[in-house]
Amino acid sequence: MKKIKNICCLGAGYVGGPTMSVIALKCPDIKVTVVDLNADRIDAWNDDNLENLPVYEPGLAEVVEQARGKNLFFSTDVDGAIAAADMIFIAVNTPTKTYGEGKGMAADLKFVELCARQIASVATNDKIIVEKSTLPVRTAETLQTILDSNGNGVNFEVLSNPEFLAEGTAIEDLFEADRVLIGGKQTPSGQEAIQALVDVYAHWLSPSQILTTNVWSSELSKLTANAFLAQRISSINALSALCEVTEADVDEVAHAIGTDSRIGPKFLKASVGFGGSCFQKDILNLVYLCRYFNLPEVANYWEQVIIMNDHQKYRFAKNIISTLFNTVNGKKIAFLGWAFKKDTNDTRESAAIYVAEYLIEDGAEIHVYDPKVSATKVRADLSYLWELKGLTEDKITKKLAQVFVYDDPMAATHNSHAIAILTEWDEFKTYDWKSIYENMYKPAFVFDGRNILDATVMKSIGFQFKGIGKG
Ligand SMILES: NC(=O)c1ccc[n+]([C@@H]2O[C@H](COP(=O)([O-])OP(=O)(O)OC[C@H]3O[C@@H](n4cnc5c(N)ncnc54)[C@H](O)[C@@H]3O)[C@@H](O)[C@H]2O)c1
Ligand SMILES: O=c1ccn([C@@H]2O[C@H](COP(=O)(O)OP(=O)(O)O[C@H]3O[C@H](CO)[C@@H](O)[C@H](O)[C@H]3O)[C@@H](O)[C@H]2O)c(=O)[nH]1
Repeated sequence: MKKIKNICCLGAGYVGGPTMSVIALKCPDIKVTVVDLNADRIDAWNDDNLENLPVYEPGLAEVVEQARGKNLFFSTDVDGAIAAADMIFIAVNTPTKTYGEGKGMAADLKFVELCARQIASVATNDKIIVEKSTLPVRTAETLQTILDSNGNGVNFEVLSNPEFLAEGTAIEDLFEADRVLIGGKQTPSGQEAIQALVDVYAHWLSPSQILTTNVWSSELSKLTANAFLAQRISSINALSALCEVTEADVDEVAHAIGTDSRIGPKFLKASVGFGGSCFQKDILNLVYLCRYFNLPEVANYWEQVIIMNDHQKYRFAKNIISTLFNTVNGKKIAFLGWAFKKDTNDTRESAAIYVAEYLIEDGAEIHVYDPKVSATKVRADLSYLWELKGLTEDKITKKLAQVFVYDDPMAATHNSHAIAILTEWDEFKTYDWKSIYENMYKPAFVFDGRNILDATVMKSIGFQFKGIGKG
């Protein structure tokens, strides 16, 4: 049985970085090299000051500190790392296509394909290739075809090993995974490759936490897991709208249904809408696949999860405008939070971006504070959205003049007409809301897009307070 001694990971992002750091920590007998084309990112992973790591995750800096330089390395030498490895993880980005066939729906596999081509051209000995990126079902077939065209007699075994970590809890999720999933070919060499990867995870997980399946089930399970999780959020968010007009309380409803053990309590938190780099992208990809395989009813069913999520973001923004006497033109709206959830610096597809865009369109000034997101990032997020919509550089610059970013929440909220809570950062609950109230225009509005503040307390201070799904 092959024993893995040298692992390489292509992609040092939110998945490659934390996942490989944990593998290195838990498997001191394996050398792990994480490579990336982005030299700045690699420099940041190698920074002596652990506060400068490119990914913020609770517990990550401690893991990197223990393993880096011992058996964990970050490098831009992609060819060297590929050549030396017996097992190669592909953890590169697979965003929604922004061009051509499948634009706006299909996963863009160009980065994955480039990895396969590079591995094929560099490899001189047999290797196990592990799909860590989230991929459409049957991608392993494409990878195998590209790899096998290498023509120099190297044998490649392709495994699917999707990642289920959530940002903000990545280290916890990796240390104590509900399960890891490994899909491989049902051939002797396929089974041997599966076992080699099982042995890596067995350094710290029990056999009952390691599931093995065929490749296609593994690839499809990843998209399915995200579709089910996102569907729960869209379901409770859909009902939050009904709660608001019937005086039911969405948190009470969620608790009442979540105590049914068949439903369960998790992922029933009504919000301004889900964000993050995965849910929307993966469901769009699923919808695209269903249409591709001529299953329109199935495609339409899952697409509704996205439609409802877009509606929730829009509904939140529209509610701010209508409550502020039908216009936010020239008004200062403070945003507490820009990240797509707490405990991460990631802003991809954050609801904040879309709510801001809608309010800016109505003439609002947006004053943002997020404990982990920089001004550059906030501006880049909005610019990227407007570029995709085809706005000219001039127009973008004009709109960006309506955006202000602070590193102090008091400054962001000072003299504002309304505060919108976009991310559920714990620190927001500890603020001196009385003095924030005193420094705002009256009536002072708070729109709690995460239902983290106590409505009774906020109203007793004097705020006009609106939560999600509250009558
Ligand atoms: N972010 C998450 O929480 C999460 C969780 C589970 C699965 N996933 C999936 O994992 C994959 C990676 O996601 P991410 O969030 O880490 O993306 P990311 O954008 O943070 O990182 C991807 C990295 O790959 C690098 N890269 C691209 N092409 C490369 C190449 N040819 N060689 C070397 N490096 C290359 C990029 O420069 C980038 O740094 C995606 O498919 C995503 O759907 C993400
Ligand atoms: O009850 C809930 C739970 C989550 N959210 C929002 O949903 C989004 C996604 O949250 P979460 O799933 O916790 O974070 P991600 O990092 O996007 O993780 C998801 O996407 C990853 C990438 O595929 C998967 O690996 C994870 O298993 C899956 O949870 C965030 O905006 C959350 O605020 C809610 O609004 N209500």
